[in-house]
Amino acid sequence: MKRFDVIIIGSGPGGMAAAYDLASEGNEVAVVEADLWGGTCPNRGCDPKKVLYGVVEAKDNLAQLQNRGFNSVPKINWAELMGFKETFTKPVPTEQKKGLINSGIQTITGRAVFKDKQTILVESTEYQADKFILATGQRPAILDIPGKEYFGTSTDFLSMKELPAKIAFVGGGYISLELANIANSCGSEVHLLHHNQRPLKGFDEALTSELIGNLEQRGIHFHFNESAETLTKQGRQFKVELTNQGSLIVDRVFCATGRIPNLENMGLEKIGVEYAHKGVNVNDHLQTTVETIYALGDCLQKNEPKLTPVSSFEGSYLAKLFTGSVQEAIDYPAIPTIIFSSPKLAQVGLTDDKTVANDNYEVKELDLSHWFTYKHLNESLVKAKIVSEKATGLLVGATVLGNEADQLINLFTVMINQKLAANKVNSMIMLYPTVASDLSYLY
Ligand SMILES: Cc1cc2nc3c(=O)[nH]c(=O)nc-3n(C[C@H](O)[C@H](O)[C@H](O)COP(=O)(O)OP(=O)(O)OC[C@H]3O[C@@H](n4cnc5c(N)ncnc54)[C@H](O)[C@@H]3O)c2cc1C
Ligand SMILES: NC(=O)c1ccc[n+]([C@@H]2O[C@H](COP(=O)([O-])OP(=O)(O)OC[C@H]3O[C@@H](n4cnc5c(N)ncnc54)[C@H](O)[C@@H]3O)[C@@H](O)[C@H]2O)c1
Repeated sequence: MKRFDVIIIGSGPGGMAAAYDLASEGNEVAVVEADLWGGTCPNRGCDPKKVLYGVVEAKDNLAQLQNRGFNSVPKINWAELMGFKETFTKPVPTEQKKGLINSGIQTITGRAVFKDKQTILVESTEYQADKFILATGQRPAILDIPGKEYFGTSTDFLSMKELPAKIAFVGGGYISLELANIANSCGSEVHLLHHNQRPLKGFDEALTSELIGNLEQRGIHFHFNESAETLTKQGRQFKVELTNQGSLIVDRVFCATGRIPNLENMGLEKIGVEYAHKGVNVNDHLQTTVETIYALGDCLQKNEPKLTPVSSFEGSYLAKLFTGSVQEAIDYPAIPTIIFSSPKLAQVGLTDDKTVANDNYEVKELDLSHWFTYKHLNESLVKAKIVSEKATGLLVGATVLGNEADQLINLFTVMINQKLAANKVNSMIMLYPTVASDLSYLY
């Protein structure tokens, strides 16, 4: 039986980062994958979503410039758009697997189950390693209600051949907001059910309300304090009985009420790896309750957001830890997050209510819609909330709502992580007129 230095279970962005970094340091590495090589992000997550969103963004930009150079808003052709998306997703599994093989990493296809602390079984073949990394990611959680078999998931949405005329999304998080916006922009009637009045809980409440207001104006129907009680099939459509009042008849219903870590039926209990509903328990070195088994990415129980760059960061950290170039606990920088909607909502750093209410911090609320950067594109909804520390003047957090929120928040992320004071930023010459040339006026 072949014994490896490290076996990584899961080939998503986290597992891949660890595998490449460990192999480049001369380790014997194997990666096990049960489904599509490359994991969630490039196959059924960030990348296909961003291809669809790219077309929505282009349409939004044209719509803003009506009678300012454009006289009509083009319609999105869903079938063509899905064809374009497939040019990205189709080659992913083959290319991702080939990349590993070309780097001398052994690829093992199948589902890994632990036999003992040193051995996994994949389709009845045994493999051993000195260390293991669990990088198994998450899958969509499906509400346990009568008719739950009729729910579609984000994976189904991202591979729909035809765009349904009428869609309901259950849940008010990242996935529902982003996919509802895409469907609405492509021409569907969209309903979104959220079980309380506070969707996107981790984002600034006032700017989230502004976003919801804008999406409502664009035609998305929000049903707050509502969820799905039962689903029944009615011919080719579905009836969604709402928990409080009434029902909806729609062509597709998608459940996006959160995601569950892939940890069950892997023999983890038997070997002493502890995990809970939200993920596997690890210490500040990403070590599980079994000394030689580590974990990373979306399958962790953690406070950091479950995102692609966070998984990759953890994969690279583990490679450094295993090769001895780092001994310290993992130290996360400020992590930016974004909703790719119309417009974008993004944030980084300290933006919570407690910080905002704390006298040590200054909070600036800005309406940027009249600034040249946005006005020349006739963008009407651009707002920012910027938090700085009074004593040092350093930026500590920011939320931005607007089409350029991604660019601005990335710049703020650099400033926060590098502790760049305003005078340092002002001492640089930036391209004008761009988002970056506004920096010195923002705080
Ligand atoms: C619709 C959608 C949109 C998203 N958009 C963004 C975005 O815009 N930006 C962003 O940063 N993040 C986004 N995310 C989140 C991002 O995709 C994840 O954070 C990221 O993929 C996590 O990487 P990972 O390596 O931890 O796990 P994953 O990418 O989920 O990979 C885990 C892999 O492990 C495999 N596996 C599981 N169990 C076993 C087993 N027992 N044996 C062998 N293999 C196994 C799985 O098949 C899977 O391939 C999105 C997610 C979704 C669903
Ligand atoms: N742009 C991005 O970075 C991006 C995009 C998509 C997904 N993701 C990742 O995927 C994860 C999962 O996304 P998600 O949207 O499924 O989960 P989520 O946790 O972000 O949101 C789920 C929402 O559903 C609500 N909900 C729970 N039960 C409900 C019920 N019975 N009825 C109605 N609403 C209910 C929750 O209150 C919550 O607001 C994200 O947390 C993120 O890690 C990231």
